[in-house]
Amino acid sequence: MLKQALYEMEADRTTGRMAEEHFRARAMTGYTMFDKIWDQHVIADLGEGWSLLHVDRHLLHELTGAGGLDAVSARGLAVSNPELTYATADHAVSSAPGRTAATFPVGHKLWADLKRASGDAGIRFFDIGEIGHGILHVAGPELGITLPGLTLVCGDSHSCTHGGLGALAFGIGSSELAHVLATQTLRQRRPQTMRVSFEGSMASGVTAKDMILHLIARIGAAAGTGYAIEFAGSAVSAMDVEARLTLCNLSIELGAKFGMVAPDEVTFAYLAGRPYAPSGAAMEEAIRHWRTLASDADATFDRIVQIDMSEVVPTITWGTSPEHAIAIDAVIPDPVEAENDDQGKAWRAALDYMGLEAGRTLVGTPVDWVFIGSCANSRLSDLRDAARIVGGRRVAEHVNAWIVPGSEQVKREAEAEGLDTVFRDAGFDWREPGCAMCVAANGERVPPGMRAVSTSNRNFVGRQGPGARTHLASPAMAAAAAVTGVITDVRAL
Ligand SMILES: CC(C)[C@H](C(=O)O)[C@@H](O)C(=O)O
Ligand code: SF4
Repeated sequence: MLKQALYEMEADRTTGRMAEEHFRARAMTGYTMFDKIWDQHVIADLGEGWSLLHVDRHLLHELTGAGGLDAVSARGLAVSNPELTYATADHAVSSAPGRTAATFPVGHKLWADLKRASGDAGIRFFDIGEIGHGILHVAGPELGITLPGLTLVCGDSHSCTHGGLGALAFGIGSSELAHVLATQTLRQRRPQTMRVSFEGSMASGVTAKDMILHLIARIGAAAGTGYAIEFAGSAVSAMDVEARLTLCNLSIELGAKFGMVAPDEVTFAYLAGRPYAPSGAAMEEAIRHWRTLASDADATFDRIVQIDMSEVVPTITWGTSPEHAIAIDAVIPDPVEAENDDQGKAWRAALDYMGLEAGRTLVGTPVDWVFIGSCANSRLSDLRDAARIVGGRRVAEHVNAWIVPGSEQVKREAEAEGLDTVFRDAGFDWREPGCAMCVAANGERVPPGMRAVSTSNRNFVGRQGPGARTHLASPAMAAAAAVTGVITDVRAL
């Protein structure tokens, strides 16, 4: 015990020293975007790399929101800034059309508790069926609650998604959540910085999802631990905001709490007219500030990764970690070729769980389920990508295929374009917004032993239900699997 405690103290000191050295090195060069935003939010320097930060936006969901609010009132405290906090129910709401309290009572209770606790605290709660309801990481950006240069936290690891708009956004735990509610501040340790540049243009069939899966496979699911990642390069500049949100969404699958893209004209155009974004003169002033946030040309990063876009093709996972990703036409790796024993063991276990053999491609593997949804890929552009593949085709006889729009707004916009008809005519289920089968917290599961192609971000053992076998891919690849009934190279359609 003592040894462990001493070890942790030493580790703390080392990281503190590293942070200080980093700070000194940085002082002599330009600033990264991350450092600029961080520094603008420091209320107090707590030493050894720790700071007390101001929190500009706080999002609550029903798994932990009511608990946090109740913890604050139990201590006789009030919510410090209810006007900076927004709540909705996403994880445990049923996605069944015509859902009622009886569809999933456990989720209904969580929804009711959060609604009550938010109301008591004066926090805006976006209720089911109104604009603003949906997966928090879809709704926040689309409402303009998420803005460049702000700190945003949420009791959810995929909060890094919001970095796609240039926010310093990250997931927090339950005790941190209560601290933020009570004080609107948070104690954090400054991470190191990493720049990942994607240079070149996207080849046919390639999306942001393929790029991030490719990156995770290339540098490993732990490579981002302790880092804030800035995604840059010509391929990222050329992306629309929704693709940038997808890219940043999977930062946590690299171990990085933060993923960001510098705000630019594309960002400003996206935000214009959003209900919670500034307007008029305030917007002009905000844009002037946002233009100063990009990393300086001479900024130094602790790690730099370059990806040449010519190496990125449609990508899919074969195993039980997002790093188990391969090019759609590559063969499943053989555990005997693993870098070390641990990796070999992990690969063997993954192949066993997934019911796959090394040495062949995934193409042609029969699938049972297709799930298009989640905060990784459930925005309008994702549904359009999928609809382009689906149009005029039918879902294979043996496949259950679901579309779960990320938010009420996405759902309404998709319906206005007739995308729901494209999907329904093909045999898809057109569902109500929420996390749904991404994490199965609402009881919607891929049955044991069944194989799913999913546009979500995690393929862990049991993630989509006990025994469920998940292949992560882009919406177009998922749509291709739905209509062919097998894992398919989308470029062949
Ligand atoms: C359940 C929730 C808190 C969790 C998270 O933190 O990410 C979930 O959203 C996930 O994707 O695994
Ligand atoms: S959609 Fe999935 S990954 Fe995103 S917040 Fe919900 S459960 Fe987590």
